Amino acid sequence: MSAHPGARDGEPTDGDWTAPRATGPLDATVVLPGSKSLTNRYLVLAALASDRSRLRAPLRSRDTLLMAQALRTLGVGVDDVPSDPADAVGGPDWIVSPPDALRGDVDVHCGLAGTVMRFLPAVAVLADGDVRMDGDPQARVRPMSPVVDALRTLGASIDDDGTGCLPLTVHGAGRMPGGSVTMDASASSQFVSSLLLAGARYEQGVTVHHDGKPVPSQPHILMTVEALRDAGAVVDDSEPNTWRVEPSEINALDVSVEPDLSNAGPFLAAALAAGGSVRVPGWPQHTTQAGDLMREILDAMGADVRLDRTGLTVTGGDELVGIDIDLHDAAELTPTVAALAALASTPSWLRGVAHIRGHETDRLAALSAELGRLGGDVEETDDGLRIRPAVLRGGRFRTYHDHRMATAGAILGLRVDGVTVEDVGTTAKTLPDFTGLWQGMLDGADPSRPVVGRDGSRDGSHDGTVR
Ligand SMILES: O=C(O)C1=C[C@@H](OP(=O)(O)O)[C@@H](O)[C@H](O)C1
Ligand SMILES: C=C(OP(=O)(O)O)C(=O)O
Repeated sequence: MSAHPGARDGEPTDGDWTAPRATGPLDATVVLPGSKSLTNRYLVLAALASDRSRLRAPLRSRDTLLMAQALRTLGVGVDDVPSDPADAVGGPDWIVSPPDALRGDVDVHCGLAGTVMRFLPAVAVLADGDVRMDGDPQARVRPMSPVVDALRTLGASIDDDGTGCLPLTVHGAGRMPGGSVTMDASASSQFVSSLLLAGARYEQGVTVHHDGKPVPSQPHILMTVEALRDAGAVVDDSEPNTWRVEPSEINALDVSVEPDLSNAGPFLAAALAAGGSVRVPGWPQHTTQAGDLMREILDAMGADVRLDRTGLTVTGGDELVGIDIDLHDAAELTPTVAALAALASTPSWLRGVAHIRGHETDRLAALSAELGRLGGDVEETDDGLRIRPAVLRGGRFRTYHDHRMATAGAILGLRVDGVTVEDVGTTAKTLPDFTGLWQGMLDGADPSRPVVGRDGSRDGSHDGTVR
């Protein structure tokens, strides 16, 4: 990593990273740590369970360590124990020991983690006293009010500063009536997941009705429902936009966390950007992770994609073409797909993701600005991006505290000289040692063979239409 202390805004600063160019087609196997979304769901359910749980190969990254620490603050035991060798990817397992009662009069730090700031208020209402929640400065603008208002309707007392965002204080009463609530979850599926995850522990359970524009990232709600069912909860999701969790105990879990498929995205995209093959072992045959959509996306953009019992292999060829896709269900993939689209030889249209303006940063504005800074031809629409072929140049790719902006910059750097990624350490939000894994992937490149589109040029042969 190159450091340039003392530089001004727009100049390289400490934490900048020169994204490595691919020196030839890739030939790499990348072992990805566990899923953020699964790890944080299992942690919450285990904290509310009737007995000790074991999480095998959990993700240890900023978002999940914040969740673990928040739960410890509430009196939950989250302890390392040696893992089975077969599960060793994430280091030791976690044993989660729920307390008799969740502790109040505590402070919880959410960082910039949507899963922590949205899931924990629904747990905190069960604590014996106040739970004060805050996060990074950027977290204070992420939408929260639908979940806060819903919890109030269900019987909770919560103070916020009137903005409907962090910071807030949940006045835990040691119990929660629960019942039925209508909310607008069009800004985040996490609002629904939050209420469902804790709802079995509410006296009347919980019924959530969504009323508003379509709920984004729906696979994440199915992930919540499946995790609840794995823990013995009774969930009815048979009606569109309505979810019911019956009041019940939550059973202890013994679960292996799948690899994070959204974090796999940039590595798989690298095979298409640089040519050659990237394998991700342990890719699940059945999953609720939205990142599984990468298989379809990479295939449509020109890759050969093969899933078998050993994992997923993506092979890039001569072709990297644009894509026309509604990413509403897999919104967190947008930065990865946008980076590939900027390298493609035909135009792309990414749509249906207006709500990602409320992710770690306004991702549509950030992608448009940063791809544009490198010479990309990008048009920001209300709910997406139109990206047309252009010759890219090097420059500083700003990341806005957004891990997926940083990994998008890394993809571009494979094919474009002189791309510097600002604050690459932000990738630790969901992926420890991103730069080490990335370099490891590139070390398998074959320098005797050319990288696809090595000079960063475009063939100019597209007809201007979006596929
Ligand atoms: O519940 C979860 O684990 C997540 C839900 C999604 O949030 P949105 O519904 O806000 O997109 C996703 O983008 C985020 O990365 C993780
Ligand atoms: C949107 C994301 O995160 P969060 O869980 O903080 O919402 C993401 O990881 O892309």
